[in-house]
Amino acid sequence: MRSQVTAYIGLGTNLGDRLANLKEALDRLDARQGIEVTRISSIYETDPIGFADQPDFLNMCAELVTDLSPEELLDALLGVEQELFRVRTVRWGPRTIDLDLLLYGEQVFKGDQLTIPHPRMTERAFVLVPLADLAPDAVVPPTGKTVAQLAEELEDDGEIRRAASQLEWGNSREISPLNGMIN
Ligand SMILES: Nc1ncnc2c1ncn2[C@@H]1O[C@H](COP(=O)(O)OP(=O)(O)OP(=O)(O)O)[C@@H](O)[C@H]1O
Ligand SMILES: Nc1nc2c(c(=O)[nH]1)N=C(CO)CN2
Repeated sequence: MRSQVTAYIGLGTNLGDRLANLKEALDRLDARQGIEVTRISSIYETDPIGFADQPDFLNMCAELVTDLSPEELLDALLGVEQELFRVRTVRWGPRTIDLDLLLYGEQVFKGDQLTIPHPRMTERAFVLVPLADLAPDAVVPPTGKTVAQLAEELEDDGEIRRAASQLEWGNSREISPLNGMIN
């Protein structure tokens, strides 16, 4: 019997129907053997970081419970990216969906294809702000600091604002536009 681990992922999208991309990615992850999406953050509109000349992103984070290994979980993330027709053109360029493995329990992992915690998560408001919705007290190795502390300390140069529409997760799983739809 494999042990279950709580993991956190970051989701980002700035191409196509962004809200639908997020919902589709969550549905497909949740449908995969060995993965249950247990909680999701609010959705945030964010300025593109690192490659300014592209559309704004929608970013969010999700909590998973999984019995997959870190590498198996990464393969599942990359598989869902492919299913949503992610095309890798310019690094850090526009994409239908980007799924990053942020935390896998409290494990530190360094492999050829995978580094956990995600190596750039501590410098990104578009990761730390939604992650703080879910796990403000999670400690991010090797900083020894919590997600909330890291978010607080961040000098991120990107604008981040809570989006108008949110996804409901659980038995409803519907998009609930609070005021007008974004896509
Ligand atoms: N924690 C991780 N989560 C996701 N991918 C990772 C992780 N660590 C290493 N990778 C590797 O990064 C590769 C490139 O990822 P990708 O092209 O999506 O980069 P990006 O998301 O655009 O940039 P960034 O990695 O800065 O977020 C993936 O194919 C994967 O092998
Ligand atoms: N706002 C925002 N900027 C980014 C994002 C992202 O998800 N959101 N992802 C990147 C590469 O992973 C690079 N820049």
